[in-house]
Formats: sequence, structure tokens, C-alpha cells
Amino acid sequence: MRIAREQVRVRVPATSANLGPGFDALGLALGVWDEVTVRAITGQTRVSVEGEGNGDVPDGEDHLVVRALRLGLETAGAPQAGLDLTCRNAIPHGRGMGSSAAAVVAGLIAARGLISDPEALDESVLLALATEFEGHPDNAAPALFGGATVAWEDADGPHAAAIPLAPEVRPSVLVPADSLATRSARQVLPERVPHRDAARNAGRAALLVLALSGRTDLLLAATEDRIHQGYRSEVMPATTEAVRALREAGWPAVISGAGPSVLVLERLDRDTAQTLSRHGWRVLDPGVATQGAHLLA
Ligand SMILES: Nc1ncnc2c1ncn2[C@@H]1O[C@H](COP(=O)(O)OP(=O)(O)O)[C@@H](O)[C@H]1O
Ligand SMILES: N[C@@H](CCOP(=O)(O)O)C(=O)O
Repeated sequence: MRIAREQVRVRVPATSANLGPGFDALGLALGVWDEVTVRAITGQTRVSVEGEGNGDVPDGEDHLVVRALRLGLETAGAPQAGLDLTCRNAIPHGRGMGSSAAAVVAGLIAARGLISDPEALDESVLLALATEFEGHPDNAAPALFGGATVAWEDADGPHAAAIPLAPEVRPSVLVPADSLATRSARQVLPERVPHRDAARNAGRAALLVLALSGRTDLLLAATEDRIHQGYRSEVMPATTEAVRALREAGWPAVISGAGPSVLVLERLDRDTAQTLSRHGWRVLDPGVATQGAHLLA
């Protein structure tokens, strides 16, 4: 295996994971994109960042895109090289919109684009590597494949399948000013949950697949969760209150990923959006990214 191209450009979408009851399984790609240009060079690795993360993320070998890219090259049996990265980031960090999965997937797709035999990093290898980085497959799957996905793991590794998405499913995302690391929002989760809550979630997750693919009248009932959102309320009280108030008003609102953003699986009306903006939320109408991460010409 050799490095066959000197430069590649990658685009990768934001993702919202869980969608309420589908903890670590369901995910949706959103039309907010990071773009990374990678050049293989002879000197030391350097990274420049425009937009989200500028000044906050490492600018050398520790950068997440670089680490993922190196794992991709290593897995493919390709030689390592110095790397010159230019990142144009639109996905907010630490908000539950899958920025870390996007960075990992960007690095892996860049590695695939650079090498002489891209099939060494086929879809299942990419999903396995991205899941290894993230610890769960629910952001990695829609970041790689676009649209809505259900992901699961077995002895062969992670797998993903597309959920056909009804056109009425038009997400709104409320992004708060403050961030919260996914690691912190996972630390508050219990080791065990009551059987009745697990059973209720299983039913709701199954219902949600139906709702997303056409029975949109069921979205509110189908987005109820008992196994992660309640436990997370202590670390994101404003998010919890926004989800509660929106659901009471009939909107299918959930915590986006590990929070603290809120995902609503319907387009908010203008009055509701304006009220939320006045309360400090950045209200996005990103649309669904039907295409996953890809190389640009
Ligand atoms: N584009 C990126 N480039 C480099 N590092 C990134 C990038 N996106 C995310 N990260 C790293 O991942 C962290 C956020 O990941 P995480 O806590 O999982 O939140 P989320 O994925 O929900 O945004 C950032 O603080 C940063 O360290
Ligand atoms: N299933 C994970 C999803 C984390 O998504 P992120 O976008 O917040 O990284 C969880 O709920 O912890």
C-alpha cells in the first residue's frame, strides 16, 4: 500500500445521536458540515483551524483528525507522512452534535482518499475504526452514511442500517452557549436501569423507527426516554427544562446526543423559535444530511 495522492478534501456532517429512546443506537445526520483539507508533506505535521475549535484544539499530532487519519493509514498498511491540515469547522464542540465523531470520520475518509487501494478501508472497516475511537457507533454511522441510522454491535463488530426517513421529519436544533464534554454526560449514567424502564425504552425505540419512516403522528410518543435523559438532568438543567416545556407543548423534543443541545424532530414555528432565541438558545434549521462524509473533487 502506498500514498497515491498528495492532497484530499473531506466534508463530514454533524450528527444527533440517541433521538430519545435509542441510546447508543439511533442517529441522524444534520446539514451542518466540517471541511478538512489534508496534504501529505515531508515536514512536521501542522494544523490550522477556522471556525469552531479555533484556539481550543491541538495543532499537531494530537489533533483528533490527525490521530484518526494515522489509525486509518496504519490499518491499511500505508506509510505515515507529515500532514498539513486546514480545518473549516461549523459543528459546535461539546454540544451533542457529534463534533468528535465528525473529526474521527474526517480523518478516516482522508486516509481512504490518500491511499492507493481505498477498498482496504471499506465501509465496515471505517465504521469499526470510528466506533473504536468514539466508544459507541450511533454518531459514527450517520456521519459515515448520512440520513437516519440504527447501529448495533455484535462479535463481528459494529453494523449500521439506514432508516427510510419521511420528508416531514425536519429537525430543529437548539444550541446553548456552554459546552459539556460527552465523557462528563456519560459519567452520570447508572450501571443498571430498572427492567420496566428498559422495556418501555425498547418499545419506544421500535415505535420511533416507524414514526421516522412515515407515522410522524407518533413522533411525540416515540421519543420518550427513561434510560439516559432523566439521569443527565443534574448536569444540564436548562436543557432538561427546555425539553420538558417543548414536549408539554406537543413538540417531539429530546436531548441531542449527550447534550446539552436540544433536538426537535419537527421544524419549530417562528414564534417558538423566537422565544427560544430570546432565552439564549441558537436555533438551527439544518435539514437532514442525506449524504454522509465524502471526498470533494
Ligand atoms: N473538528 C475537530 N478537530 C479536533 N478536535 C475535535 C474536533 N471536534 C471535536 N474535537 C474534540 O472533541 C471534543 C468534543 O467531543 P465530545 O465531548 O464528544 O462532544 P461532541 O462530539 O458532542 O461535540 C472537543 O472538545 C475536541 O477535543
Ligand atoms: N450515545 C451517546 C451519544 C453522544 O453524542 P455526542 O454528540 O454528545 O458526542 C451518549 O448519549 O453518550
